[in-house]
Amino acid sequence: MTTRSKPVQDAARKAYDDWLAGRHGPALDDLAAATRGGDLASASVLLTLAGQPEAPEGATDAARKAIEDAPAGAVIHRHHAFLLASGYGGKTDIDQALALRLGDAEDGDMQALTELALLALWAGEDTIAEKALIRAANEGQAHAIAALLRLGFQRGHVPGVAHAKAPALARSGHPLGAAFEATTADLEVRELADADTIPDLDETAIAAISRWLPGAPEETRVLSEDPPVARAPHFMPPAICDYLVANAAPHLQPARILDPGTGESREDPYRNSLTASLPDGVFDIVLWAIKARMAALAGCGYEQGEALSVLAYRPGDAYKPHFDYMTADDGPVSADLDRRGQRIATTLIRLNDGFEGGATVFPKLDLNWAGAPGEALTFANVHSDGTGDDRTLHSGEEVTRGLKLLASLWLRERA
Ligand SMILES: O=C(O)CCC(=O)C(=O)O
Ligand SMILES: [Fe+2]
Repeated sequence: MTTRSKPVQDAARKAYDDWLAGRHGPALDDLAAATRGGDLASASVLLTLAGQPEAPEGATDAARKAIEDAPAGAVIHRHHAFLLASGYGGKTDIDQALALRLGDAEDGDMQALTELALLALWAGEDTIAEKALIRAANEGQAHAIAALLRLGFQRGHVPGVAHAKAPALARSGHPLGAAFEATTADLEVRELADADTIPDLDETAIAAISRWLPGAPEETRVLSEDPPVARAPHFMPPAICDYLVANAAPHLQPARILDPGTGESREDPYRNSLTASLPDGVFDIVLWAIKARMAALAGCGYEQGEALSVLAYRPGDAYKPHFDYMTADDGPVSADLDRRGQRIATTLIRLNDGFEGGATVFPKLDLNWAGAPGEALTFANVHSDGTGDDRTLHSGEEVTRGLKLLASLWLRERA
């Protein structure tokens, strides 16, 4: 294995070095060739880089074609379904994305089954979702075990497979595994009632997910009319919050800013949380659905979103009062503003509980948002004429105990 995978890793690394040295076209060509040759590391880097503003025209189309030509396999199909759902490098086709993953699930791909089960859960197909999660958990799928445990904590009982596999989840390196294992012992074991009569996750369930996905109207509560601020109390099931956290965890690093004085990137005293910005190369249909629905809640399309971020605040961490709209600098920020327009809106999702402090506070609006796990907050950052609205000043208050996890999406005027 190691002798075969080493040159493959090297291909992605060499192309990335080329990219950093400004050789964008050749880097993408090499990554596309390696992707067609079946190199999975290159496929992921290709999708991430081809979507960057520095990439030459047509880069995303070329990247999508390379994925389509790559030898079929679990990882390539995971990417491919994301490309279809999001419209990356071509047309959006959500039904084709779902059908691709259903085919994979039927071929025994438990990651694909788990993705569909999580979407079914979100769409309200609870029992079909749970039955599918049990099947995937039986095969050892870590996200499925985690989702069953989360559902179990919510209602006080879990199916036997989730109880039995909680220690294995902790050992697998799943970021929530240790915490889950510690609290699982107290849960009653109860099997899914009448499992035989519950349909398998099939075309019918896929059709239900498809009807729901484009952005069913959310139940929202208006917190401020002008500027518009609203919360959506049951925006996302906690099991999907966990899935986002687990996928973001390997990408967490100290938040950085571009220093306006020196032009260099440095850690930021205004924002000492850890941040994971999810690159296109790690996306699947569940992560796509999270970002698409966060955008929809703000009245925007998926393509208006910047990178979907997960912020992790440890005790002492805070995000000091700031505006999310951007200020021109005659440098890189101005160039970005010319390209995509202003940051018109923000959507946040509370991803966990068990911490103290950490409220999102709008001092000029006398608003203080804590929210339960899965609750979203969305607000406009600009006036109706498109200029920055100073009343949207807000902060993430200091966390005094535990860990605060938050999803954050900034939305632009255009793709
Ligand atoms: O952490 C918070 O509560 C605020 C986060 C925030 O302001 C942002 O992501 O723009
Ligand atoms: Fe903010």
